[in-house]
Amino acid sequence: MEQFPPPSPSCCPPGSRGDAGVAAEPGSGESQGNTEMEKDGVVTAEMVSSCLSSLEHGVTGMKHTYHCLSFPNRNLKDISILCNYGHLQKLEVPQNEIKDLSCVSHMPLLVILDASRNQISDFFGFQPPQNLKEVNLSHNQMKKMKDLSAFCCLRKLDLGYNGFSEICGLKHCCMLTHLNLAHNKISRISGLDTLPLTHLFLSGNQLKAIEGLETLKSLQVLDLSSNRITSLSGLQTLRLLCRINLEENLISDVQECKHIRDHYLLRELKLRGNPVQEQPDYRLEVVFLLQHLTLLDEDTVTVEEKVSSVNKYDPPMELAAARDHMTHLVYQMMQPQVLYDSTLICAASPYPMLVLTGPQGCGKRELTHRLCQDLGEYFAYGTCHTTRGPYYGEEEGVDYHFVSEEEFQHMIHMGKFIQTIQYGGHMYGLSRDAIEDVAREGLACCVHMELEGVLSLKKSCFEPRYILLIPTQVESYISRLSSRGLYTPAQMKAAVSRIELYAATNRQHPGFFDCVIPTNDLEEAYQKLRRVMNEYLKIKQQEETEKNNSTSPNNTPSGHEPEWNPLSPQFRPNLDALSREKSPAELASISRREQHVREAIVGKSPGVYSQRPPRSSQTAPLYCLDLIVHQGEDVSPSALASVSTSDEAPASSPLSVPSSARALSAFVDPLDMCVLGHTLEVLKGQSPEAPHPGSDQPAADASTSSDGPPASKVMAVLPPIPAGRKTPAVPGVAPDTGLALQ
Ligand SMILES: Nc1ncnc2c1ncn2[C@@H]1O[C@H](COP(=O)(O)OP(=O)(O)OP(=O)(O)O)[C@@H](O)[C@H]1O
Repeated sequence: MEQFPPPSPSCCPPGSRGDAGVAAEPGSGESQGNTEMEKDGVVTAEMVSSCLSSLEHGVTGMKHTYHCLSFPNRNLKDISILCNYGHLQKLEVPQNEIKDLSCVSHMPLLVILDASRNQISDFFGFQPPQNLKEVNLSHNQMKKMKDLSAFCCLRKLDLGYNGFSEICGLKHCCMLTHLNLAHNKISRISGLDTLPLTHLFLSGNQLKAIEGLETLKSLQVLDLSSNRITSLSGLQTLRLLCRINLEENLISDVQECKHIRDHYLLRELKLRGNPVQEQPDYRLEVVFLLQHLTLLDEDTVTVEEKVSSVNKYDPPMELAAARDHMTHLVYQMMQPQVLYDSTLICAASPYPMLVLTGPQGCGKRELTHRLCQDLGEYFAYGTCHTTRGPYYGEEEGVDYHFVSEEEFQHMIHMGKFIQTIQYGGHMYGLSRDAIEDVAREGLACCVHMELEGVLSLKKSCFEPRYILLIPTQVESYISRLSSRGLYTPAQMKAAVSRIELYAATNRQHPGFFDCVIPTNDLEEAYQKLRRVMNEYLKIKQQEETEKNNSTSPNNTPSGHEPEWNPLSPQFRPNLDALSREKSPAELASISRREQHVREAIVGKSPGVYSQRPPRSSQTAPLYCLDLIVHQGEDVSPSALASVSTSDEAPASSPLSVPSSARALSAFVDPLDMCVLGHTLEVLKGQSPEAPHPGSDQPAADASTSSDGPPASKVMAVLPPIPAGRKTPAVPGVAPDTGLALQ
């Protein structure tokens, strides 16, 4: 922190003095005569002549005069002789015993005055030299400030270490940029609002609040250390601040930094000695709130710290999705029966799903329900869980499963979820059971969700079709939101701002959504959605075939409609069209990986855990865990430890995950890695013969009983998935916002 410079011992440059007859340096004490004279503290003409320097042209230009006089640390008491030196421009008499500065009244040309560390009690007790710019009166005995309007050229004023209890009299110092009032008895900041201050020092006073600074728009350096300040409120408007010292105060909440969050020039902040420092993650939180800092508490803020803090407190969507996926994957691994009992795992045929996504209230929920009703032969609504309370008219199990925060957490720990998000302060999650319920009926699951949910789901083994429903006319979207009467203006604003998020995702990631449908008119949107579904499911052709069949005399007897059964071989391929195309190599790879998982789950091949594939030191935890699951990597506790420690390497990009442990810890309820390690050890230690915990059958039976997944007995009811074809988006759907359609 920049300080006012301490009083210099001497301002006379050696050898600068014009009069070579006086040999002794000022203040050296070498001259016995001088020492004698200084005993009674009265300055004499001889002393003055020995301490003059800077011989320059006088004001008139007719003669030369000395401009500088310096008497530091000479026990001087009486400097009244200086009345005769009216040409002086710089007077330095620090560290003496001077009480009276009235001689300064006779120095009309004086520009710099240093009378620090004396015994002066009379505040500016002299007539104002017109050009006086810098005054240092620190370490004196002044108690009361008075009007300095006559000192209008003052630029730097140091009044530190006095006894002032109130700031006043500076109103007309319209050039004052540096003011030091540190170590006084000031309890309230006042009287500064008209000043063009750039540097203000008020440490060591009795301040409790930051006030009266709002108008100091030029302030760059502020020292408020050693006071009793509890809040940073009052600094919001000081956007040019680049250094703030708030050490030794009473700030206890990191969130106080929000008051200086938009100070883009802020580089240095000192908060040592405040209660806030004791908070865990204090530094990371401050770094997150003040991303422009380069020095916090005198320690350099590293790029790694900045990345970690963002990943922790506002992770990019991709990272949050990766973290979400990893969390559920790990919890599922701790509950192997979840996978074992699943009807959904199948190497060659991913379970068909449809996801409608878009900003809140865009109509996706209505469309999801309607589609499931109209195409009930194909789809059923996948009911998510939420911790928010039901709106009027919502029914348990129909729109959501409404659960408490604790229940939701419990479900996470039990590995129940495929994905979860936090939205609007509530948790939402799609459980494996919700999908299973639909799958057991032989139907495809249709769900609606926000973009973050899509990102997480895309990392899972599910491969739904994603339809983006997007409002392109903001006014009509807002009026639809407000007509619901459910949202606050802030919530509506947030929802509206997310339109661009969806649009940008669509623009920047071609193919991310399978289709985009504008939802300004819900009926129109639904018709488009139906057309897309008809195309995906080849319903038209089928209806025509049916029609032909019914009219053909060679076919079904008239009046006898063929029974509609989506699971019958006749209809299966239609539902399968929802799934994506896979190359034979991909299918073989999936099959291999799932075989490992199956074997691992039933304890058949512990060996697969022991082969650790090479991994870069910067591998993100998500990737590691993907390997664990898909390639049968070693997941012993030590391996997990290595996952978290290897991440300590500097993150390569802002999207990198610095630490898996940290990544998990930021989740709502962190996963206990020890528990995980233990569970996996148990799994690893199971002999191939040992019965699987979730099964009555011997594991050997289970592993040899089929080449299919553990639940392949149930899979029979699911339609096989042929090599599907990605159906292009509805042609002509071109939202007004310029969304790129695929
Ligand atoms: N499992 C999930 N994953 C991700 N997003 C979800 C999930 N379940 C619900 N959502 C989404 O969370 C948002 C908030 O849901 P909520 O039901 O509270 O909103 P809403 O006001 O009724 O709006 P909407 O009509 O879009 O559902 C919605 O956009 C919804 O689609």
